[in-house]
Amino acid sequence: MPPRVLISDSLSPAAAQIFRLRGIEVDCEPTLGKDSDKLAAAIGDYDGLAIRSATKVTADLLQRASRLKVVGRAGVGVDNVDVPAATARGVIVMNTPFGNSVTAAEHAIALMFALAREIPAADASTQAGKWEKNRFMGVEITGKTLGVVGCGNIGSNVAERGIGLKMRVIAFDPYLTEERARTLGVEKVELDDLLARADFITLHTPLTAHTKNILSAENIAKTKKGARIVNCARGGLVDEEALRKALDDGHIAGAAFDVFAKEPATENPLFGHPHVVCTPHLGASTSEAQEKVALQIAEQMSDYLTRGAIANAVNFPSITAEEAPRLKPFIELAEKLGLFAGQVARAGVEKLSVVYEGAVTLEKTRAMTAAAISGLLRPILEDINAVAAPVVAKERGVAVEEITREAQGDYESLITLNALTAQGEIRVSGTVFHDGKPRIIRIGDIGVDAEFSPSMIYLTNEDRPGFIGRFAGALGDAEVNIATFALGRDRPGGQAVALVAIDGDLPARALSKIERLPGVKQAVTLKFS
Ligand SMILES: NC(=O)c1ccc[n+]([C@@H]2O[C@H](COP(=O)([O-])OP(=O)(O)OC[C@H]3O[C@@H](n4cnc5c(N)ncnc54)[C@H](O)[C@@H]3O)[C@@H](O)[C@H]2O)c1
Ligand SMILES: O=C(O)CC[C@@H](O)C(=O)O
Repeated sequence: MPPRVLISDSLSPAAAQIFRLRGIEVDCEPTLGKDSDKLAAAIGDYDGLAIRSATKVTADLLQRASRLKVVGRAGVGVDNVDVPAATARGVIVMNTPFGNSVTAAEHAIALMFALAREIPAADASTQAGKWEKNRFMGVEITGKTLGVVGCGNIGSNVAERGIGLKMRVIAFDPYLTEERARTLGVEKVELDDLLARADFITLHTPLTAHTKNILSAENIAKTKKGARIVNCARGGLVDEEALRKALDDGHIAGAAFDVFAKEPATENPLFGHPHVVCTPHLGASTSEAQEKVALQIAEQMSDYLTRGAIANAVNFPSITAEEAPRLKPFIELAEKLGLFAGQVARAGVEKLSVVYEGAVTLEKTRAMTAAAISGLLRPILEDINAVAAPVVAKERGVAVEEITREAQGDYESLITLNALTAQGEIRVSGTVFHDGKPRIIRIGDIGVDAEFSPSMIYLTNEDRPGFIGRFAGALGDAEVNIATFALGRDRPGGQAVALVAIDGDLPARALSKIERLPGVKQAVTLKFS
């Protein structure tokens, strides 16, 4: 059955076209995102959900989304998606971080000009038949200081345009390196310095716990008298009540807002002030940007749904379409080693170390570690997948560490899992041969060579003559057919392990009979499907 995608917001038709070209069934319901009940009733039929900002992907919605694998946001901000809830359910959330950056930067610049020359008010007055030439006295922006708060994709586009307009550009962004600042031609400053010096302040950060009300009453009071403020990033970055007061007092000369603390903004403290310019969240609204983000999100979602490639996910490492086939067998290996450890463990795992050796260290080890954790937890949490696994492990107090080192043995690539439990350590290693099939090659210190089969028995026993005959007899009595048999031991007469692939399931009675065979220390049935 081909994957199915729902487009629940108004996206360029380019998106649906791409989905269809990529063999994906697509339903376009551009207003469904605004009706949470109808959306909740429909979402169970879809593998992918493509949205803009009207659809709210809440934990409740996700609970109804039993098939959902990916939410694609045609835009930057994913604040309308409950990302932790999506992650906990194993749903990838991806966005298009660059598709609308130029368009949003142009809107910020347009708002700055609108403020500097009072264009909206002058337009309204002129079209009302008044010729109020003396009412509107603007300011030049040339030679003025532009303070950019948040110098990422959009902020740096704004900075470059500000420099092009002969402004002096200063930027506050704790993550902006001095080198990047130099390349851009901006001066990196602290926030207080920016507030004190900027004639125009333009905000370009996401809304986070650190940036909420970054322009608080206190910080607005630190701005230069006569400063003008542009917010084309997110509502909530500015204390709107405090800004209104500063506008009324004349401390702030003007404000241009595209985004508001509450959207849709039908009323707002800033509305009605003569020096306020507002647009209804139009920062990304150009035909070019909408075409780009729709194309990009449809490509990214299709790549994930059809090839397992992950780009621009906010809750999982990226895996390119080229990497995906190379990584796939190692992800499968890591997951199966995790499944082995999870099924063999007799007590809860407290710590998992995943050790990568050789060529595999050059691949996306985080994705493999996530798969290993998901395998480890699957015996107790059936539905878990690699997206949710790292978070679930953290919640359950399982410490996870990842170690990479050069190849130390005969294998080009080796993955070893050490799972520490209150009852000891389970150590298992595996590799992928050129046939692309993952296999176990060591358990503890004992070498074996076994492919994974859907149904297996893992035995640890004393290496004694006659044991294998008795074991095979027990299986024969239960009418269980052996498919393959892999043996290993530390020394003659020492500790031995066996990994036995069988056809079908091992009845419980046969397992207890095997457990009672002389010399058996542990017998565990394993599932690897
Ligand atoms: N109005 C619109 O329609 C529209 C369109 C596109 C994007 N946006 C919004 O614009 C904002 C910026 O988008 P972007 O693509 O440039 O994102 P980005 O991730 O490329 O850049 C954000 C920058 O903010 C910086 N930052 C983070 N925390 C900070 C802090 N506490 N103080 C200062 N800087 C901080 C980051 O280091 C980063 O450089 C986002 O909120 C996005 O949702 C709005
Ligand atoms: O989709 C939109 O119109 C707004 C998008 C914008 O807020 C974003 O974060 O990309």
